[in-house]
Amino acid sequence: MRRVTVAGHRPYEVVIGAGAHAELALVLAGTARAAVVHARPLAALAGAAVETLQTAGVAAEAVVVPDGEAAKTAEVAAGAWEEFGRLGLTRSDAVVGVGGGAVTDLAGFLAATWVRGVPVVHLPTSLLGMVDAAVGGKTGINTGAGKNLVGAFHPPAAVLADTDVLAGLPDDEFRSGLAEVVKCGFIADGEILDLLAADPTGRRDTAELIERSVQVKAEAVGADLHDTGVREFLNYGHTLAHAIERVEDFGWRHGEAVAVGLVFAAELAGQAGLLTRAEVDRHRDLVAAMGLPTRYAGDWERLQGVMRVDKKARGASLRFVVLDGLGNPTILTDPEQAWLDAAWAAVSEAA
Ligand SMILES: NC(=O)c1ccc[n+]([C@@H]2O[C@H](COP(=O)([O-])OP(=O)(O)OC[C@H]3O[C@@H](n4cnc5c(N)ncnc54)[C@H](O)[C@@H]3O)[C@@H](O)[C@H]2O)c1
Ligand SMILES: O=C(O)C(=O)C[C@@H](O)[C@H](O)[C@H](O)COP(=O)(O)O
Ligand SMILES: [Zn+2]
Repeated sequence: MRRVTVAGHRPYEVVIGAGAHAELALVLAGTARAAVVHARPLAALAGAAVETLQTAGVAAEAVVVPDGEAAKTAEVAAGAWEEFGRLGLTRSDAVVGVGGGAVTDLAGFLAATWVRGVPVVHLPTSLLGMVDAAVGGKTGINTGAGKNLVGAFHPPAAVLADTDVLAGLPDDEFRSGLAEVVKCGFIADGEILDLLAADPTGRRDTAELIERSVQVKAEAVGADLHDTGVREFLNYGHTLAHAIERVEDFGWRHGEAVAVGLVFAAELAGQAGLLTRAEVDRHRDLVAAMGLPTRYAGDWERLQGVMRVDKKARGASLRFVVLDGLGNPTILTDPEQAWLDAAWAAVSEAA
């Protein structure tokens, strides 16, 4: 089993490997009650978690929520809070999130808000959840104005990333997770880029790619849980990505939107003279080789408006994470309009 520790007020482990779910009973030993939040497609896995906990003496019950991005709404959260009340969940109890990033984002938010905070353990079932969403304590739901605009920082007590579960994950969802993996490669770990260049499917080195990505995330989160410094670099590619997701009514996969956002951010850095043409092309070529989108056609005026409600925005300023050379992220505030337009042209033409 591979283990990465995330530092902080209450440090926790991300356990990565085949059979990692077996550690659930150990992690929640002594807990009286647990609400296992999941969506229908992961019912069998969630059922197994409930059974494991019950066998260990924890009164566990499933709480079913909608699948995917439809889970991340105020209405769904309100319904789950009612369920928690019915179960009599108290501060010494726990929430378990079983599913992709959308369900663990919601489960984390429920745990952060119920009685002002109960522990949460995540069992991520998608690649994206394992490398990113379940780690780091960002929880939240969407609003009409944009992505993840309501939420709380609520680090999990543990994350069990069982790689056996990935066998059931559809290929396009696996690829979506690879976008966050390659993001980690560009901002901090060149070995990830080499591994993906050697096998753009990510299937040969999956466990190593997960461990390396979690390590990149753990370092940023351990130093800056509340997203006021180095953690912002994990948002590489996300300013445009979140706007695409909003404009597409959350119908695009997160990782696919991030893939386009990475190429856009690289083009922007190229315009600013921070990346060479070869480095910009390396972004596009690798993202394309992985089978992820590098282009997006849309309403540029509308996207720019939505980008202004990004959480990195400050007042009227637009802020982007860009690279000043591979592996060296920085913040670019209010880039010249001509640079933005040129970067947009590069991702939108012939889309
Ligand atoms: N909190 C964070 O730090 C953070 C980081 C990155 C992304 N996110 C969020 O994560 C979400 C995206 O997560 P995602 O890519 O996992 O998408 P998702 O949660 O929407 O899951 C995608 C689909 O895959 C299915 N699925 C998941 N695991 C499966 C499995 N093992 N077998 C079969 N089907 C499976 C789900 O049921 C769903 O239909 C977005 O909402 C994004 O904003 C959060
Ligand atoms: O954990 C972080 O910090 C990230 O930025 C990771 C992102 O991949 C993730 O999509 C996150 O949810 C985005 O955060 P947000 O604050 O921009 O909503
Ligand atoms: Zn992301």
